[in-house]
Amino acid sequence: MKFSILGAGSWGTAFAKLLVENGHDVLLWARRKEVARKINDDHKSEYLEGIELPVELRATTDLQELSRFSDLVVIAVPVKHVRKVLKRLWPAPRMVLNLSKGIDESLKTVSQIVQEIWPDTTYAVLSGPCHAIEVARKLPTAVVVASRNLEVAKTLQKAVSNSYFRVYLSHDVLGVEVSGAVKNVIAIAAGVVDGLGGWHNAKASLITRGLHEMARFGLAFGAENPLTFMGLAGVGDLIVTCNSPYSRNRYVGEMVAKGAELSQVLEHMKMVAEGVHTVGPLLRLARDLDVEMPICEQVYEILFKKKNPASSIKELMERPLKLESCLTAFDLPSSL
Ligand SMILES: NC(=O)C1=CN([C@@H]2O[C@H](COP(=O)(O)OP(=O)(O)OC[C@H]3O[C@@H](n4cnc5c(N)ncnc54)[C@H](O)[C@@H]3O)[C@@H](O)[C@H]2O)C=CC1
Ligand SMILES: O=C(CO)COP(=O)(O)O
Repeated sequence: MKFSILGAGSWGTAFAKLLVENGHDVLLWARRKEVARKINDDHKSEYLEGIELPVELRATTDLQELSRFSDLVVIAVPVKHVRKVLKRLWPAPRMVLNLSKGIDESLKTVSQIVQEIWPDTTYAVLSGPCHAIEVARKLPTAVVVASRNLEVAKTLQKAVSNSYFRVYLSHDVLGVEVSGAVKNVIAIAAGVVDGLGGWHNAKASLITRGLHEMARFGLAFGAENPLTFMGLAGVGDLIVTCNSPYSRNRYVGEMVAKGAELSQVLEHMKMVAEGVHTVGPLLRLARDLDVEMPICEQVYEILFKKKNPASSIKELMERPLKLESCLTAFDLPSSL
């Protein structure tokens, strides 16, 4: 198969490498000339240290060349730039496979942005615990591909899977997208706990209660299946992002809790921390849908209102006591 990949950051490049290793023809779009040159001439990327890229992998900075190359477009740019980049692509591709995780300022996930711009394009999303550097090192990884069109999802599953990358199928596009968006915000909260002192009990509780927030929001937003949140895109990605040393979202939380200014942390990071951009739109949606997201609220306060992180943890601990029930369908009667 032929794949046109938008975004030569860490994940777009690692995914391109995997596809070439699986025998596909791949063209990668980089925003910066130097990034494309390094891929084409040196077979290296500044985003994937120590990784040798396949000589067959080619990069371009020309979006029209990318459009002509294949009608199957992979999205791997930060979500806040997706709409603007897609609007520069012509003609509309036949199929999109999205790798990006977040909600943009128009309060939309990537499937909703694609649907708005290209209503006739078939959409699939790939998500799960998949730090780019580990995939580039060919370390065992399992993810899920979701599409409303299961035949398309099956074709992609076959094309992308290999001995170190195992792909499961799902029909629940919004459930998978919400999982990826919310886990980045919860990972910032987990980083805050790391920055305050690495409290293990607190972090496990945040991850678990964060999963509840993800599921509550996701079902109100239109996810099809509560079990999506118990899968690779949900709890799987939450575990890796909240705990791994590679997570940029976790890192932002840790630095801010240690007293750094958010603007300075972001300035010194070469890569994107999507949770920072998702938390505002996510909370606006949650308010519209009347869904409580206390952990995400505290992340917003810490990042954008300079709230003391220790006060945030205290406030979460002092919320009214209640049942642990998670999803409306499984709630006990309110009399209990
Ligand atoms: N890196 C990872 O391990 C994983 C990343 N993702 C998701 O993939 C998406 C892309 O992230 P990364 O590859 O990590 O990015 P990155 O942070 O490694 O690189 C930044 C990318 O964004 C592009 N970019 C920056 N400003 C832009 C603009 N104004 N217009 C267009 N493109 C611009 C850069 O050219 C580069 O391709 C994100 O949504 C992320 O959450 C998903 C799974 C794993
Ligand atoms: O989505 C990811 C791993 O699955 C990457 O997480 P970070 O963006 O926090 O590094």
